[in-house]
Amino acid sequence: MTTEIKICGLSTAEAVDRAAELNAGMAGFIFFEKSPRHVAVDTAAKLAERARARDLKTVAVTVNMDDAGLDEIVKRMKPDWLQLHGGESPDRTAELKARYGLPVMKAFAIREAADLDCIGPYEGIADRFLFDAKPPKGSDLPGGNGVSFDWRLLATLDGAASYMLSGGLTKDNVGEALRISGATMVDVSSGVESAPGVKDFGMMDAFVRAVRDAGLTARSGSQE
Ligand SMILES: O=C(O)c1ccccc1N[C@@H]1O[C@H](COP(=O)(O)O)[C@@H](O)[C@H]1O
Repeated sequence: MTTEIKICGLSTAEAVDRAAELNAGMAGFIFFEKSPRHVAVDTAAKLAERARARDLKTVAVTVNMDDAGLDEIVKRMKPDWLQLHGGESPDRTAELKARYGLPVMKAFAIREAADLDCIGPYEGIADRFLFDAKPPKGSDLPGGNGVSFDWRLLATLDGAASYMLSGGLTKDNVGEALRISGATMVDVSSGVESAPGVKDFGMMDAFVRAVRDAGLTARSGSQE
């Protein structure tokens, strides 16, 4: 099985093209003004059209956004997925799924085992979970902080949960993260950047190669 990869925080046509050439699978666009990756809706609409034409699924990443903001994003960008990266409740998540008819990925900040208990009320509502690390003290960002958590915590999930692993992933640690967690989908943002908000194509290439290599190792390992 090929590990699904989401490259998040894309903001240029060239980065979208590179993600597509690498068969990343998913492209994420950030709507959070304090983020160095924030894109205006107009820009996101153009980039998403380009991504769709290159067979990438597009993800609108939002944080506790109101209906007016979401209406505009959904109407103009036409994302394939909505990522809710704030404190959206199960009711709000269900309401947004019904309002837009889109699959929803709900993000959770993880530091310890008890943090995983939060997913229970979202089961049957969120189409996918996304596990990120808790932001460091003083950070303005709920995600995109380049911080990882203890991947062993995910090994306790029963396998039924569909989730993406994120938080501080890089070419150097993603193989180990996949092996330890058992994740089948990964999400990267700052780990493929040369400076906040600036995607580095060499780092994107190396990250995707590391994910694919980890898959090959796992498969050859299982035949032994
Ligand atoms: O990337 C951002 O700036 C961002 C802002 C607001 C909400 C989410 C954001 N990014 C998400 O953070 C994780 C992990 O990022 P990183 O690889 O540790 O830098 C990822 O899911 C992004 O979608």
